[in-house]
Amino acid sequence: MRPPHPLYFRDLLDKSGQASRRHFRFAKKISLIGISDKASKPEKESNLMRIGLFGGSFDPVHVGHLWIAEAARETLALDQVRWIPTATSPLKPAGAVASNKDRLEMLKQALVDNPYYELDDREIRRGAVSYTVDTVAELVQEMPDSQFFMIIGSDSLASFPLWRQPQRLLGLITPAVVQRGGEEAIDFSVLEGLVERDRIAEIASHVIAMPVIELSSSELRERVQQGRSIRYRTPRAVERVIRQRGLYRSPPIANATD
Ligand SMILES: Nc1ncnc2c1ncn2[C@@H]1O[C@H](COP(=O)(O)OP(=O)(O)OP(=O)(O)O)[C@@H](O)[C@H]1O
Ligand SMILES: O=C(O)c1ccc[n+]([C@@H]2O[C@H](COP(=O)([O-])O)[C@@H](O)[C@H]2O)c1
Repeated sequence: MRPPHPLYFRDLLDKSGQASRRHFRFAKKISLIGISDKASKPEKESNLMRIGLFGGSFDPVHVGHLWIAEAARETLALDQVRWIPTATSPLKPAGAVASNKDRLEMLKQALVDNPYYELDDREIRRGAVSYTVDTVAELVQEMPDSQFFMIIGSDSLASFPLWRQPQRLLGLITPAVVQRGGEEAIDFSVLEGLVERDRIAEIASHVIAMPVIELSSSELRERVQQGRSIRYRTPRAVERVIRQRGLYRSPPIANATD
């Protein structure tokens, strides 16, 4: 029988108001040595909880995002993928088109049936520009028994030197870069000067392979605005939220909030 997922224990303990680190560690141990996933997952090297952080505007979330998260979970043997919608992405200052509330609802609907996925709305609660280093520093402090990976596209890696405090960020988290099939080898030389060669080699060993999915949130927004189909490009439940709330019908007005 498949033992319960570690998060099951955490939720249970949280709900009963009796959460303790010791219990949670014990629960993790049972689950990890519990034999279950060995056939489908790479071996874990330690008992640290492996958490992938996946940030983006998700305006709206689409199947490309879901594919990335699943490929990352499998490749890196993650215990959890934490989806973190931005308030405003630092390099997309125009802001999202849908409101924070609507983007959160779409994500909630998209993630609902996957126990490995967690929706983390801290950047939206914090507001203003969402710098990853602030978010990661917070999480590292909150969850000291975890090892964090930052799931990013190769386009994001290319802009990495422009990010806030990239060196500090690389000391806190390992980027796991998505490589789409057919794409040229990822150029990790952008990290030179920020970290040592050994660390670059380690980061390069965490590449997540996935097929090319020619899809973006911009394309979905454009399709909705033109009255075209978005079926199979996003989960049905997300499509429903878009339709019921009348999202993306009119030309974009930047900086939508709550
Ligand atoms: N089809 C895709 N294949 C691989 N990576 C993707 C794909 N779509 C988005 N990503 C990656 O997912 C992360 C979050 O993306 P984001 O929410 O900004 O979506 P987007 O589709 O790129 O949005 P937009 O079209 O509004 O710029 C980014 O790191 C981005 O590179
Ligand atoms: O911290 C930064 O300076 C920074 C700069 C660019 C992008 N990011 C993060 O990268 C993730 C994807 O960004 P984007 O622009 O594709 O929405 C999202 O979580 C952003 O907060 C972070």
